[in-house]
Amino acid sequence: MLLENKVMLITGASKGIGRGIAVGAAKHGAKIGINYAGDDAAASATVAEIKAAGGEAFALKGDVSDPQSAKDFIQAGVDHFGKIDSFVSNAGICPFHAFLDMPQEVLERTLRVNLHGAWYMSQAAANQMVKQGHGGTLIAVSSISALVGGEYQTHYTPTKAGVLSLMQSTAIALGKHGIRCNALLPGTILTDINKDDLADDAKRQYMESRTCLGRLGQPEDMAGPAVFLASDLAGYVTGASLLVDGGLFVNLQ
Ligand SMILES: NC(=O)C1=CN([C@@H]2O[C@H](COP(=O)(O)OP(=O)(O)OC[C@H]3O[C@@H](n4cnc5c(N)ncnc54)[C@H](OP(=O)(O)O)[C@@H]3O)[C@@H](O)[C@H]2O)C=CC1
Ligand SMILES: C[C@H](O)[C@@H]1OC(=O)[C@H](O)[C@@H]1O
Repeated sequence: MLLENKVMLITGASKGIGRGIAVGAAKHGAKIGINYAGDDAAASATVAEIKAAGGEAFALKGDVSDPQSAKDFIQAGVDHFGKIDSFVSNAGICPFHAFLDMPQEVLERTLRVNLHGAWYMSQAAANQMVKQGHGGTLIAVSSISALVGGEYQTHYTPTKAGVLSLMQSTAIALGKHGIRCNALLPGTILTDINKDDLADDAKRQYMESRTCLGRLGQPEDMAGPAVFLASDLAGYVTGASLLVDGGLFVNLQ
């Protein structure tokens, strides 16, 4: 149990990677708070799964692009559990679209949710941790897409590079408060965000073949790396990024 007596809040955890991290961290003893945008049933199911396994959890709906949501989520964490030890900024969208005719609203919504949302949430969590006075950890779910591009992701990949950069700069700003800040860089993980894109069998098989391990990731694959970064095992790890991609990035030929 690496996270006993720790409180972890996670954005975008009704499903997908956020849910995988929430359930995995709860198995390691963390008390969990989840944020989500609109899928009440999925959020309730995540909370129920954690409680059924003997853990503690709550869910709060809120749009991460609204700065007030960050304040509300942090306050809810304090109200439920009295403190926050670890904050995972995970919520994100990736509406695949071509570059040349990108609607302005698709671009701006992607920036607001993925980058502004991570920024507001990380700042609110950090302020709470500084107030508590015993350090903490910020983790941002960036992406392999912070390092490489995507033809239909010209609005998305800059947000993932931005989130990686956010963790590097907050590591500097918050080290003096004992707050460690790190980024997780998933490769391709099978979730709703890419269900339509990977419905194309040829594309899915191609993406699988690009990994060294011969398979795409599952949300559960993200739990161990997140638990490690949140735990005292990673006590000297800050400003770092951890690729969790089954060897996709290194596999040039
Ligand atoms: N899947 C992949 O291959 C990869 C994903 N990532 C990143 O991982 C993160 C999670 O993605 P993934 O699990 O795949 O996606 P999913 O679509 O499976 O889950 C997205 C989650 O984010 C929530 N969400 C979406 N918009 C908002 C918002 N405005 N405010 C609050 N919550 C919101 C959703 O809530 P609700 O259910 O209520 O809609 C849901 O809980 C994203 O940041 C993504 O960029 C990075 C690399 C690879
Ligand atoms: C949504 C995509 O399948 C996924 O998102 C990322 O960040 C990865 O790079 C994949 O492209």
